[in-house]
Amino acid sequence: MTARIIDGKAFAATLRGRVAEGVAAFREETGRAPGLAVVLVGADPASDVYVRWKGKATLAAGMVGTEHRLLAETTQEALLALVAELNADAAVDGILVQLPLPGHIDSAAVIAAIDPDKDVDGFHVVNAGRLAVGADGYVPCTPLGCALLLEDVLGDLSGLDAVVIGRSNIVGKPMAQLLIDRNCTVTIAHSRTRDLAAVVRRADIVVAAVGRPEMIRGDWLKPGATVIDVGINRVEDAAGRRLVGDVAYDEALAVAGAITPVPGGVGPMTIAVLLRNTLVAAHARAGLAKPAI
Ligand SMILES: Nc1nc2c(c(=O)[nH]1)N[C@@H](CN(C=O)c1ccc(C(=O)N[C@@H](CCC(=O)O)C(=O)O)cc1)CN2
Ligand SMILES: [Mg+2]
Repeated sequence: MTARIIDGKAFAATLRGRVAEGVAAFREETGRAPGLAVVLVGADPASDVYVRWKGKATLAAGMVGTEHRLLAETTQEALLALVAELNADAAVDGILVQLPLPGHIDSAAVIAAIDPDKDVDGFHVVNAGRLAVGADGYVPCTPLGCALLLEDVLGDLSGLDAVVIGRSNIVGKPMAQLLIDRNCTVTIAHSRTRDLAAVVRRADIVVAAVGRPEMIRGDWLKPGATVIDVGINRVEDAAGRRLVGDVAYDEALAVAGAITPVPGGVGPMTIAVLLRNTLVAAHARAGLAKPAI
């Protein structure tokens, strides 16, 4: 068996196109474009790339994007002051503070300062709570992107066994919640899980978000399983410098039914969903019905 390769890049392009149509309709209705403010502290090279991609995607969708680039030495107080300014700015519908932040800044305090109704990353505890109780709110972009890919591949997920490997607030926990909401039977595995291979082998759906290069081996998978690889790990070995996921891709290809590649799988969905969340925020702030997107 050779797994179907899930083309996240193409799916994300389609989603960005739908958002652009939604933005055009929003502009027509309100006379203004949705606004997204992106804040980057420091010069981490990967974060710099992601922020540039977000800026480009925002403009391509017809939104207004503003970038706030602060020095790595910026104090928490100064960052909180900027967040307060953006909270109060009527032209800003969505606010995003790129993570990770430098070590001297308390990320939780910064996220807590963002107006939950502008929190298009879905990281604020209010939005985490809304997701936990099934209320309308903003869902973190990466897990929502994974859920959209899973529904595209499998249709109805009801009754399927899913394993999420990783329990972060940003991916693992919200991912599990989204799968529960879709009637999956969900196991959250983590670094203390005993016999992870046996746990993974039971799963129809495997979402790997551990941040360990190629940790999930092909022979751990149930034949035909759908594998969503959230990992983006930069490695250097005999094959040179390359990007690999948390799943041993070549091994998994021979066993899985479908799998996301790295790059070109989950990553592009993160930015497409961010645009979608921003459009939703703009509608809510303008008192309009939620767009069907
Ligand atoms: N405030 C946030 N910070 C971070 C988030 C986030 O959603 N909000 N997620 C990640 C970084 N990220 C977006 O911010 C992101 C990561 C990866 C990709 C992506 O498309 N990756 C490519 C490969 C890119 C490469 O070569 O490095 C892929 O997988 O195809 C997009 C966005 C952490 N911080
Ligand atoms: Mg910190």
